[in-house]
Amino acid sequence: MRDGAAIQDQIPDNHCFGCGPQNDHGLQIKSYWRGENESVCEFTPLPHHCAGPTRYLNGGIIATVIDCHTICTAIADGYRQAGRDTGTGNKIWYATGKLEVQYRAPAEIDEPVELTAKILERTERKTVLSCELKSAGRLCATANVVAVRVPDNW
Ligand SMILES: CCCCCCCCCCCCCCCC(=O)SCCNC(=O)CCNC(=O)[C@H](O)C(C)(C)COP(=O)(O)OP(=O)(O)OC[C@H]1O[C@@H](n2cnc3c(N)ncnc32)[C@H](O)[C@@H]1OP(=O)(O)O
Repeated sequence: MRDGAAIQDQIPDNHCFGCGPQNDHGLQIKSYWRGENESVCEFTPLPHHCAGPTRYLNGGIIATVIDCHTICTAIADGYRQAGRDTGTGNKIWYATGKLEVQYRAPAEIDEPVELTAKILERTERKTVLSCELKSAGRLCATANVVAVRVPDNW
């Protein structure tokens, strides 16, 4: 179950490698709200996203999709807290201050990965999130992320 349009499709001018619709060479992940403080994302790896063994997903790609899913969630939450639809009015932008990933099991290259992010804490300046990544129903990575609000000129 997921709510509404993809968060990334509502954020303007995003060229990010992991989540920017404007980046033709990027991963172009899509995140969706699921309720008040939770969001979900499904990403299907391509064969060249592999680790050394071709059957497993590269750890940097795992970190990237977690990074982008959680930061886009923080951005959308920033708009929600401001009482605005995502992408409307003055831009709200967060950058990754901290990304701590624990790799618990390998993720299969030929299976979609499912991410669930939860907002744990928010202040004016930062949002703290946790994230789980599963492949074929198995928990493969968990992460803690600090998203820091940055100005337009960051
Ligand atoms: C506007 C135009 C947009 C157009 C386009 C839109 C695109 C929209 C989609 C983008 C989606 C991108 C998704 C991928 C996101 C990236 O990949 S961003 C790139 C990777 N990240 C970086 O390069 C960040 C580099 N670091 C920095 O710029 C600065 O250190 C930071 C992170 C902005 C923090 O700045 P700062 O001045 O140190 O912040 P500061 O006021 O000291 O701290 C604020 C709060 O954050 C906490 N904090 C800061 N750093 C940390 C840390 N490392 N660990 C823990 N807590 C921390 C502080 O403790 C503080 O907490 P409180 O004391 O308030 O409780």
